[in-house]
Amino acid sequence: MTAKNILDAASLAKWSIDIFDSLNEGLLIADKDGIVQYVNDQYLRIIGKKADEILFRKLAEVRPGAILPTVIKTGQGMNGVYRTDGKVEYIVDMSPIIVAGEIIGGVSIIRDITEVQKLSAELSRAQNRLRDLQGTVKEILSARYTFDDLVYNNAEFRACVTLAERAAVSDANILLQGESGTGKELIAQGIHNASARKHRPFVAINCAAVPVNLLESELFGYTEGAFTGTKKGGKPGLLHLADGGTLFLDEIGDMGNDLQAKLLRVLQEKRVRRVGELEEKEVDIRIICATHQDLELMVEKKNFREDLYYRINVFQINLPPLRRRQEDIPLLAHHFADSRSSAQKKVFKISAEVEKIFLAYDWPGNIRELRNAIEFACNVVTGDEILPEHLPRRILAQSDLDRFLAGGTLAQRVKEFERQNILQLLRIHGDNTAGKKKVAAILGISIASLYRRLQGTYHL
Ligand SMILES: Nc1ncnc2c1ncn2[C@@H]1O[C@H](COP(=O)(O)OP(=O)(O)OP(=O)(O)O)[C@@H](O)[C@H]1O
Repeated sequence: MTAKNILDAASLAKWSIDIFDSLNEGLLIADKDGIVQYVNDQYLRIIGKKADEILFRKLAEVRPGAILPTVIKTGQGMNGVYRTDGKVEYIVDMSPIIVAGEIIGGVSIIRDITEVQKLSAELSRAQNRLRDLQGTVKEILSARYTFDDLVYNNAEFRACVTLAERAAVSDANILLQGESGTGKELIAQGIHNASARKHRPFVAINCAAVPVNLLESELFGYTEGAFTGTKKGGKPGLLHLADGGTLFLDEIGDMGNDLQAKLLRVLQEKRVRRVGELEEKEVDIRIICATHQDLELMVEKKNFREDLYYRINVFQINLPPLRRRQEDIPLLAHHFADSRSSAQKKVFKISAEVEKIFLAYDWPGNIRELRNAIEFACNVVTGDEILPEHLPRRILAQSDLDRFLAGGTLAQRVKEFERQNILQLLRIHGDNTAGKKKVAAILGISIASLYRRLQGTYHL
């Protein structure tokens, strides 16, 4: 027996009203003339009216713009109609009430979405904030490299690593000097990872890459409205984000004078204040600075603050350029070729000729240039051996120039020129018997003469 059967009509009506009253949605029932016969408390709460302002009145009069009278007239229900009433926003579903094929009224169910809207606005604000933070966090690198990743044999570089290891266990600020691409950031990461701060953030910023007017807000952050164009909720500075960890300030020589003074204050007071904020926050940061410039000279010329120079220069490590690390050139070249081999799942070998060119080259871009040269060659080479012609033009041009300058007498130069021409043709036609025959024919010489010219054993 169902519940329907045990209730009499009066009980059932009462029970229905109790159910309507306890709904979370607002409910309004109108008769076929559009007169409101029932409205629950939720409905009244959502639209902000009292029962006697609505009940037993013509809906079209008390709620101008109401659609329910049309639904009752046409018998066509409507769902998801968006309506606003003052500050309240709600969604309405309307249906005609049809009994025995006849429309006897209509029902309207409303759901307050103001709260939903508020939450969704809140959500989109939070999402924007997250995006901002992600932008900032991009600069936070969990330092990947350790001292074990350094490839070297050179004594001068070894002394630098030893000093870096000592500096790592102290908590002093460090200044790394060296030409671009000599491994300053790698050493900075190594120091961080060998220090007690290794589980805290390693935050890196290149002072030369950020426009001068933005560098302050990147480092110190700002509060919302601190200046025009601030982001909602403001922005934390890298000095806050590096709290407990290491801040790597690359190209410190490019930092403007005003900012140098502010950084000095942070180092002295160990407190940071966001732009536009009154309150200061305590921070605990180790600073590692790097520069390719001669900071001491800059201090002499008054282009860098002397007091800041002494603060950041507790440990000074001067990384040698690659051309002063001759024995490391082949070592690093093979190391980078091996890395490409594992990345491309293909073996790359460096020819003896290329090694010679590398040793003769002066590497103005240092290790970064060497790594790029190997990557370039690995992309160009079709076989597995990297030959001179696979190298970037810049390196080849210098090696050609060196050869030209050291080329000897006219006879020696002519012989070398002939040899290079023959080698080039053999690369094209094949360095085998058939290729040699073809090249000899093209040059109009005998095959024996071709061999002699290749070996340089002939007289001009
Ligand atoms: N000793 C080393 N062993 C292996 N790779 C190295 C070594 N030193 C540097 N590298 C590689 O050389 C490249 C340049 O190094 P890094 O970015 O540390 O130089 P940098 O001196 O900080 O350059 P810049 O001054 O231009 O920022 C990186 O790819 C790094 O991995």
